[in-house]
Amino acid sequence: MSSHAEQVTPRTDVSDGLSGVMEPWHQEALLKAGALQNAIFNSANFSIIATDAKGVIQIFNVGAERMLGYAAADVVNNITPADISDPQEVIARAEALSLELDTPITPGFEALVFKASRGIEDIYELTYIRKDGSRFAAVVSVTALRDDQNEIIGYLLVGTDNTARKEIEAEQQLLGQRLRDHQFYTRSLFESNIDALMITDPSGVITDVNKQMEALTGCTRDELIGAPFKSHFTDPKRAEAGIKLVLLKKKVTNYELTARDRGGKETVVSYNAATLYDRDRRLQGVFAAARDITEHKQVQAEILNLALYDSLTRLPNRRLLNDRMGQTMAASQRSGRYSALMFIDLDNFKSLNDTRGHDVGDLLLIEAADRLKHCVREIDTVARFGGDEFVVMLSELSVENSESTAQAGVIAEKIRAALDRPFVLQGRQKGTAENTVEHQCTASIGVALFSKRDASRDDILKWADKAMYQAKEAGRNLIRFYEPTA
Ligand SMILES: Nc1nc2c(ncn2[C@@H]2O[C@H](COP(=O)(O)OP(=O)(O)OP(=O)(O)O)[C@@H](O)[C@H]2O)c(=O)[nH]1
Repeated sequence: MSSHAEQVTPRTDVSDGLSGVMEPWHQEALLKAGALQNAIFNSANFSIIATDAKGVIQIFNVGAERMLGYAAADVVNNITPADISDPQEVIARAEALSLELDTPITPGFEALVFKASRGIEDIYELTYIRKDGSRFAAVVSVTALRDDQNEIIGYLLVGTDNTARKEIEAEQQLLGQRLRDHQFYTRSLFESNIDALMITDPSGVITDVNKQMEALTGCTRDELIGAPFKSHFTDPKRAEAGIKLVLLKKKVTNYELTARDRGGKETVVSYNAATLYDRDRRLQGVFAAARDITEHKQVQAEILNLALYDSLTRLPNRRLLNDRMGQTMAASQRSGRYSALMFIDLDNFKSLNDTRGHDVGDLLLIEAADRLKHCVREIDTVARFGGDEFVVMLSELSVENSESTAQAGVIAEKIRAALDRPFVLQGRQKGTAENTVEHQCTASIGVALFSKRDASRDDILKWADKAMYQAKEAGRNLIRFYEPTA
């Protein structure tokens, strides 16, 4: 070719080399373009695979060689991109596209380029299989290559290695799963707890509950969350004070409250609670666990009842009397008022037991206790001392001895008269039918006045006992006052 001819017929095909006849700027531009094309085709960062219209690989760049482990010579004019793709994915893609586009698509190369062949932009994820059989995730962008008449002459598949992104995704998925597992575990712990659990914000508004808390209040989780904690208890002020105490002390144990469910059923609960913080140690609220102690309370009350009350008459026993005497003596000390202790022993009670039986005797003791209670004020104490002996303690009499003696005398006489009335008892002796027994019973009463700390409890009981014996000796059904000088 002459240099002249080259000058008049400049060529644009970079692959044919540059003509020495071009303008220098034009030559430079073409060189630049050629260098760029080479750089693209030799880039190791993405694979460029160009095929003919049937899918047979025509161009396989350096990136494709590096990513897939094949040399261009291995694949060019030899295989299609479907041969280096995961066959299962190719089948799945063909099925999905067939459904989506409502046309049968062959699970081969067609599945990889069908959309592009219809002019639809197509970027998808695909697993490529390397020459050594190992696999990697790729994102593939497909373009149909057309000639001047717009006829498809091939396809361009540009792929980037998606492994790193996939790994991050897998890691995120694992973290997400771990988080869900942890949340499930925490929830299980919360729900499987035998206590009614609750979390409130610092103002006492419920933010979470477990099933036991729903059962305790008779309200659903949705009803409880957002509601003030205090409104589910018989004493809302005490409930509110409980939350404040936790916030103040960070931890509160055995705080008793009575929950009331929406049906009105009450349950005595004991709360253990502590303040709750987030990861930055910012106060979130209060975590509280309530245990039903209704039964425990009942047992406690029964034990206390057995320990302090007489099982037959339900009157305070000697121990409780002793306690009350201590309180009355302390009150006397403060007020300067007298109190009185009466020792009451039924007269000839043994004969009733012997003639009518022990059960009838019991009935009389119960009735006698009832009559005694009706003779005194609320603040006074009627106790059973044992057998047929009762003790009545009158509190807060006068500050004057004589007036107190008169007041005690009036009550003692009231008691004597009350017990002097005939007892009508519905009795049943062993092996016999129920029968009504009428019994005339009297009592001997000894009275001792006391005030300040001039004597011990035992002393006072002895004084009253002594006076009672004087009444017995004097003929029974009588009242005698203890005379300190006597
Ligand atoms: N039914 C019944 N009898 C009891 C009970 N505890 C004690 N007794 C009986 O009460 C009687 C008490 O008798 P005493 O106070 O000693 O004698 P008494 O017949 O009342 O005669 P005086 O006290 O001297 O007037 C005894 O027979 C005891 O067995 C009880 O819980 N029930």
